[in-house]
Amino acid sequence: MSQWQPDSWRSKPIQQQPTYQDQALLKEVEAKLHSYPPLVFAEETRQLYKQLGDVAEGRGFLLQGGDCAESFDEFNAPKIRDTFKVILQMAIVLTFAGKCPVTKVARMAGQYAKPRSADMETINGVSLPSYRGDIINSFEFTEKSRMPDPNRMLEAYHRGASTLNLLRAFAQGGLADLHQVNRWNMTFVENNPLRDRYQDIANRLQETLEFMDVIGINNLNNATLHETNLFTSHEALLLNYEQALTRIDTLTGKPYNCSAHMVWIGERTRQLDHAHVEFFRGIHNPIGVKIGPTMQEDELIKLIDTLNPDNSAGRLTFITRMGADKLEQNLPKLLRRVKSEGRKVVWSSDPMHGNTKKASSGYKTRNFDDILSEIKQFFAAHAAEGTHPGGIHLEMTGQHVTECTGGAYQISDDDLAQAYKTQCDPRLNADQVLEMAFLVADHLKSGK
Ligand SMILES: O=C[C@H](O)[C@H](O)COP(=O)(O)O
Ligand SMILES: C=C(OP(=O)(O)O)C(=O)O
Repeated sequence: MSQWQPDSWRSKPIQQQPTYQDQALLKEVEAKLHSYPPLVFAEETRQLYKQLGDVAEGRGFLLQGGDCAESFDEFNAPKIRDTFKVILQMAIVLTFAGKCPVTKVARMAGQYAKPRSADMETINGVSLPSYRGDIINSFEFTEKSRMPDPNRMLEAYHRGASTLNLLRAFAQGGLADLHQVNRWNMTFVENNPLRDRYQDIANRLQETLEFMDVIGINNLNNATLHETNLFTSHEALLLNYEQALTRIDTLTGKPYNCSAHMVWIGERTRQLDHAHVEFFRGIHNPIGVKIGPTMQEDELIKLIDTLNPDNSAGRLTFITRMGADKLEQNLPKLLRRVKSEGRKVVWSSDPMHGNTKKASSGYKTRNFDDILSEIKQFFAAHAAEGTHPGGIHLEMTGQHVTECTGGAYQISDDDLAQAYKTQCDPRLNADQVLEMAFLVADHLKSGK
């Protein structure tokens, strides 16, 4: 294998990239980004690596979720706060009801680039380049907006930095204190049909905290009770941006992609001899790869050979997104082969991307039951193969959108128009996410 460099991906074939007209401007932006401070510190990514190592060994669960595509327009504190809250709330359900330590990774602070099925979008006979995420072009359907603009990378960097800043403040500045979480949880789920079930967990948590107060554990200024760790992640699709934020860590002398703690390769760009695999093999972050139903056993092993040659637990997460109707046929053989070769990976389920449909009302949607069916089959396949169902990866929001059908509120095709806000794929809303958390917790518990 030839020597890796931060830019060695540039000599490989690459897919799903924008064509920038102004190459001089592109170079200028890349140089500017390269001179900016990193967004995350390599040591933090090593903490996540370690936690994921535990998950790979069967001692934890990965909860990864957030927007399909973060949007420059909907960039505000309440939105960031609500997604933060819903992730924490899910984590509490999974930890208490599922009795399992949970590693929380947000699809936030950089989830700005989208691979698309088609290069062009046609509306009323007019064809323009597809929207590829706010880091590349704008959602508005005009020629000017759809033109890829390198300056948007700088914008994404600054928004990512502000988002991360607020997430860190929430995580360490009191909002994530378990005493607090317990208080805001109840108002947050007030109208949720699962309120009683949630109340039960909240009561148990309250009792535990009171007990710890009585015996003096809470006085020990235990950070576990007052703070949380929330890591960031995104699909590292736009390699110009990712390379510009790749730095040599001063402590270890190794290259880290400091745009996020964890980055993943999408289903459409995971070809073995292409640019994304080349870039990812050299960075030392924990990484993910999306795995769709066409993946074959030999190819998967080659991917592991390239991306995790040392078989280090925590380095590699396979995020399977098969589709509820294809999982049974395609996942078990992959689990079997990886297990038989003793390869250490985290298996996580993305039940969203294989279950996208067009609603009768014309909206792109996903049905709650299909999503749940994929998750159930994921757990069943792992139980049958004796492997660890290590996590879930959801497109979700803390807002009350109507983008996915079904769930306890029975959102129908006709309801979708009420609050359909996503710029790309449909997300589970706050209620649907909580419902999902309880169902996943039941599976986690029964698997013990
Ligand atoms: O999030 C994933 C992809 O970007 C998305 O599913 C692509 O959507 P499209 O098929 O509408 O291009
Ligand atoms: C594009 C995505 O998924 P996939 O690569 O699995 O289609 C995504 O998670 O945003």
